[in-house]
Amino acid sequence: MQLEKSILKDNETVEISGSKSISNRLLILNQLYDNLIIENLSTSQDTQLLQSALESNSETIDIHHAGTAMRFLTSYFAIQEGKTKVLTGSERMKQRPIKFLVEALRDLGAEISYLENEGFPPLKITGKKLGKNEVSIPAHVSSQFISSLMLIGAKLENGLKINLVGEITSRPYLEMTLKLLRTIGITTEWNDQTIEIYAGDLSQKDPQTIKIHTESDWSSASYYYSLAAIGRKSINLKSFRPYSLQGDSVIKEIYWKNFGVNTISEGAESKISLLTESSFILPEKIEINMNDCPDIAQTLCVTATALQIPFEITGLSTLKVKETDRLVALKNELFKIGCICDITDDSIASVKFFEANDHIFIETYNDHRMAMSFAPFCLIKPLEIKNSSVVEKSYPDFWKDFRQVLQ
Ligand SMILES: O=C(O)C1=C[C@@H](OP(=O)(O)O)[C@@H](O)[C@H](O)C1
Ligand SMILES: C=C(OP(=O)(O)O)C(=O)O
Repeated sequence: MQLEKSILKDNETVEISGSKSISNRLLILNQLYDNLIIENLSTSQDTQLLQSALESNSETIDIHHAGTAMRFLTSYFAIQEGKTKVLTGSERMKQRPIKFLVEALRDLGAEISYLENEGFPPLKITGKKLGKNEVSIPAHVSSQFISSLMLIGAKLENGLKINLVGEITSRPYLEMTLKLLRTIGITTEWNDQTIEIYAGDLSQKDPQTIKIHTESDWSSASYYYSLAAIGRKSINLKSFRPYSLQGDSVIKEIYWKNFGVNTISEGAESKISLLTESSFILPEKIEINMNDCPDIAQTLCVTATALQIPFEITGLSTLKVKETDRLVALKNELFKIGCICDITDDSIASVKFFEANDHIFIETYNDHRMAMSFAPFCLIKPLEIKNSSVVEKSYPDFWKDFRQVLQ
């Protein structure tokens, strides 16, 4: 995708589809309880893959590179009594960890085996009734493991008590799961390092259907915050609410504090306006821990580089095991747009900015967020984005919407 050097239009409106994370949770819950009408479902490929997987009768399910789908289906299939499934994915998925989830499910009585490498997909899962109701799981590798257990918890005979061991990563995603469970009528408790999901077969107890309007995707919205911050103009986004279940809605605070992008909510249409303060004085340095919102770290790195604000982002240990090693990918590609960075196992910091050359060619490493986070740099210089269709994973309409806000 060739992006000319562009100017941001002022006050253009974009509508992004429903949150991928919320949609994927709701699809699993609806499959378990059959009591939901889901509105504004995400159009992401990950959500479509999960939906097809849930509808499929095939023994082998290929989930490609959809991490939440892989992790959520592992628990879901583990409790489908009498059914055997092979759950596989892309080459990258076969390198993304799943061991702690498999071990937790096995502790509960599940029958799961590895078909290639120990600790990684593909998995062979033979659905069974899980007899136990308490399990411990390390919480620092992926919150998706824990959400996966939480989603099936109320279906176990005696519910599920999950003891979280060690540091908890991506915490807001656990809060999202908890809140959605409560919305559909499941009783939950979270005290310190213990999450309890109480048993309850809602489909028998309360057959009433619940209509849920999925709020739009805040991780996708982050690219418009970046555009507004770099282009110093306003953008409107539809279908967002001031109080969100998504941890990535913290982008509002991050971009207000560091870039003067003010988010104004207009209740009636669930519209938000990103108004950029022209008199805002940019900070001398950005220091932030993004353990709660790892998916918007790439967005922030590119905005800060475009505005040449030194940055130091910590709390990023999970970036190594996402669609690519995002820390390495960021270091390589930020260099091309004029930023030398230092990375560690869980952080990235700018060391020096310099004038990038005029032929910028961004590699995307099969990572949708590499493509989308670097795109706003076209407000500074023209750039070419390799394999631009990777955006489909979370935001298939990205290029159409992105071009709409550019002159
Ligand atoms: O539960 C979810 O919907 C997600 C949790 C996060 O993953 P980790 O918990 O692995 O960091 C996030 O990065 C991912 O995009 C979506
Ligand atoms: C990490 C992501 O997704 P997943 O883990 O679900 O593949 C993401 O969307 O940035």
